[in-house]
Amino acid sequence: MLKIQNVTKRFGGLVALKDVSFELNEGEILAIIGPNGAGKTTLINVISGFLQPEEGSVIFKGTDITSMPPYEIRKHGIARTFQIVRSFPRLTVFENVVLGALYGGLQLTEKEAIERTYEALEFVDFPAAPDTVARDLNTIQLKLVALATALAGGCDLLLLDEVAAGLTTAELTDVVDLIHKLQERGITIVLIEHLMKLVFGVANRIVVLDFGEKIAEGKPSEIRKHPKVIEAYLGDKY
Ligand SMILES: Nc1ncnc2c1ncn2[C@@H]1O[C@H](COP(=O)(O)OP(=O)(O)OP(=O)(O)O)[C@@H](O)[C@H]1O
Repeated sequence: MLKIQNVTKRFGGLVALKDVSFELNEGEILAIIGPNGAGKTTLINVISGFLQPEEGSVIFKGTDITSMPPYEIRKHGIARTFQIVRSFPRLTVFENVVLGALYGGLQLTEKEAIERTYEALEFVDFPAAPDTVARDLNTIQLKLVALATALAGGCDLLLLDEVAAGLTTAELTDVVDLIHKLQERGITIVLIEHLMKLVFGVANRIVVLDFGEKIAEGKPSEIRKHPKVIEAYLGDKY
């Protein structure tokens, strides 16, 4: 579904991604892990068009999306969430999500956008009234709005940047259930995560970055015992 081919991204003299290649299969959950500064968010930014790589290409369903702007990539069915959750703080939950529906990957009429908004809020089991103003939401509610926004606009590939950060243990359980529910709905997921409990609980495959380089790729059971990954990131506690 997605092919990352020899991607290199530099910030001045710093090589944030160095010749990174891997493939993503339709329907799977792929986790990208690695130490702070390894290049995980940079990779998500490259896939979603927020950054252009100096070398290499990103192919989505056979189309080269490398030089496309984010809004065009969104229209191809790739949605993302951010490490620091963003919303329009003065708009209501409903208004935030309906904007996602109207400007996502589908050409929706107003009526369809409204229907998809309610359906997406129901899917994520949004716990507050849709007319709640976004600035009054807590962390988990903001994350659910971001997920509903992605869903309402239609997405085949969802990129989740540290979705677990700032959540309580109970909220985390709900998010894990939701990630499984998204997969059952047919959505392919790439997640960046530091919380290994979540990674090993949901990922079908894992790519490991260290100083911008891919040092390992494989099933969770393989990654757990991979010597390079243990040395660079996991230590001996997993
Ligand atoms: N816009 C930028 N300008 C300059 N350097 C940047 C920029 N964005 C990222 N970097 C640098 O690139 C490297 C990779 O950063 P990135 O945010 O992708 O890492 P990460 O693996 O997501 O880290 P974390 O787990 O801490 O979020 C880091 O050294 C970072 O300081």
